[in-house]
Amino acid sequence: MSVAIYRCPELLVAGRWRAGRGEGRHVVVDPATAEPLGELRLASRADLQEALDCAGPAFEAWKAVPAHERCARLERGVARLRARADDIAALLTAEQGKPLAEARAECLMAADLIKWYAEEARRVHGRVLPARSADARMDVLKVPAGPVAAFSPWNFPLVLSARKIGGALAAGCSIILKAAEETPASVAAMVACLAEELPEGVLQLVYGVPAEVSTALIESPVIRKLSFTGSVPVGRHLAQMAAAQLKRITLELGGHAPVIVCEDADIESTVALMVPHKFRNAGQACLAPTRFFVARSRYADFLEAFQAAADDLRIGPGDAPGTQMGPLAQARRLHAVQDLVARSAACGARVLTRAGRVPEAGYFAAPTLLADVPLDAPAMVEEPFGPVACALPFDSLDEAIALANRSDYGLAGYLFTDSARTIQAVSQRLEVGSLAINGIGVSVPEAPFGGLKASGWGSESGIEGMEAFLETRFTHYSVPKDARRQA
Ligand SMILES: NC(=O)C1=CN([C@@H]2O[C@H](COP(=O)(O)OP(=O)(O)OC[C@H]3O[C@@H](n4cnc5c(N)ncnc54)[C@H](O)[C@@H]3O)[C@@H](O)[C@H]2O)C=CC1
Ligand SMILES: O=Cc1ccc(S(=O)(=O)O)cc1
Repeated sequence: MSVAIYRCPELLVAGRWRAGRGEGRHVVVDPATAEPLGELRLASRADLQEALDCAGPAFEAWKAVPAHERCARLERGVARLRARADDIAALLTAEQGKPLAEARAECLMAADLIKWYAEEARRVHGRVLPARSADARMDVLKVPAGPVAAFSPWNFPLVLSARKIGGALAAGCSIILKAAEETPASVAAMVACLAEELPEGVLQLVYGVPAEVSTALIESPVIRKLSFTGSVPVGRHLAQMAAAQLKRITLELGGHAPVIVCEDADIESTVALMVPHKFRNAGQACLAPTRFFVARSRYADFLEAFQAAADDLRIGPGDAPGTQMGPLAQARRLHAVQDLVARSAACGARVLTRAGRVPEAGYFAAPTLLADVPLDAPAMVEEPFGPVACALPFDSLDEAIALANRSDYGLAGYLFTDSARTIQAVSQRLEVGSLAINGIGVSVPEAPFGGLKASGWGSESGIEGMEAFLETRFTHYSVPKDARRQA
């Protein structure tokens, strides 16, 4: 994208778009060229305090808006988001690097997520329990949790922000979102679509020094609920801060998804599904299929087909026609991926990749398959968060399941087989929050998405995702004697 049409956004605080007043600036870079796109002015402590001062009254006002009206307002915002999908996709590609078609699909997925939450707002309900006496009433109510602080990352800035914004607003909460400084303009454009329909301060957007922002928001008594998507170390740190404040936190911390390819799987169609899914967003996805465990009799065929399909991918700038895989989002990701491959090769992994095929400028890495990867090699243990897949053969289903579960992560998993017995065994024993069988559908708006083990706490999307922004309240109502007499 031309630098001329990219503009770093301002913060949205107390209903006004204005530049951050902090001293810090973040230089936003085009990952396809490594050239700067603009300078983002970061929030000061006073900016954050202003957002916090507004979030409490905004919450009181928003929770009083009937659910049908909340739904209607969100749906109007979603319509605007859909109408602006092309413009927002261009911003996303410029600052994040993913191909335009993926950026547009992400924008529409974000719209779908918010639309689903908006509809769900009308279905939040409590229950009436049988009272223990005739003159009493016992109600269980679902009430919005309060002002939310949410932190979203740079890999899927729209989708991963939409999960938090949609759930919070539909539940009746106000929200202060700190989105990633690396990808600020696409999220600001989405927020602008929604904020037009909302009372002042219900949805606020800040950018800042991440640790300063999270400390200020988490420690403020105004904030009642937290939600974070990002790395395990940062998630652990925020969880500790949340615990000190006794605040609820939802954490989505990534994965290292296993793929079990059984003897009866069709290798051609498995590879046709897995290669685009693996290399979507240059592999920078928490649900990316990464550790391929393949029945030994099919292993050689699998390696050959996977490598051929990966080598065929057209790599280039996200806005170039026909690009199928863009650059990594930052220089630090490129270095991390190169380092992971080198360390894994040093441990004995075979590196299968077509060298010398990526553009020289920018943060491009070639799609890489690591074969025969030793179990203690770094790529088997660490989330690559890049275009790197590992493969290893297995001899029995028990072995495949044990290999798959040999990870601290437990987010998404994939299985390819036609056997009902295998499907049942893997469904019961694979330690993942989301399992796709003969497909890739681990994340849809109406289903919960969340991880086991180090992959996080709680779920986003689905009714479980909505629940995360609600509190449960019990009311035991004894009808006063006077009122009983009047009745
Ligand atoms: N689950 C997911 O979708 C994501 C997972 N990751 C994981 O993190 C790894 C490293 O990515 P980096 O961006 O270099 O990691 P990082 O750990 O520095 O940052 C991850 C995210 O957390 C935010 N962050 C950092 N410190 C924070 C703080 N004190 N308070 C609030 N937010 C804070 C950052 O702005 C970023 O969006 C990736 O390789 C991947 O494994 C990263 C982004 C998204
Ligand atoms: O990185 C996490 C992630 C990425 C993409 C999606 S979705 O497929 O667009 O829903 C979900 C989670």
